[in-house]
Amino acid sequence: MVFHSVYSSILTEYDDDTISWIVYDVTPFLDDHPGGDEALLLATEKDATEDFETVGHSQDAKDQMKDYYVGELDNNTMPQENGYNPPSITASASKQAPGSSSTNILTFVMPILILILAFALYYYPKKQMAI
Ligand code: HEM
Repeated sequence: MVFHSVYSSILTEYDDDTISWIVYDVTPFLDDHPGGDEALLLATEKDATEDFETVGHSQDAKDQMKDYYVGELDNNTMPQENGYNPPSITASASKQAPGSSSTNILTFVMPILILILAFALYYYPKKQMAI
């Protein structure tokens, strides 16, 4: 049995894989839950089965769940989480644009040229004055 939950609702999964989630709204039970409201709230909006099972709830507790039963959700209708898919590089996009390699060289060479020019302009007039 797997718990899942939405806000103060808790969903449990049927053991058989075909059906998906049983939804429980535990909101009215928050104040009365022997384990405290915090335990319930921490079990919402996630798969809470393990939380529920770990406590080792009694059969009474399991029977009590039907009082909070809301309905069922079909897994197939649940939105799927999609991981990030980086855009694939198409053959045309992977081709270098014309002139792009010379642009790369310029990016590297230009600062050096500017530096050499700056030194030249700084030292050349001094050299002239010394003569
Ligand atoms: C509709 C769902 C739930 C129902 C009806 C329910 C019911 C109960 C009941 C009747 C008890 C008293 C002990 C017993 O009879 O087993 C209990 C205890 C407890 N429950 Fe829940 N519970 C629910 C969900 C949860 C969840 C999701 C958690 C998450 C951890 C949780 C944590 C606890 C804890 C910590 C205790 C105290 C155990 C102890 O002190 O021995 N319960 N619950």
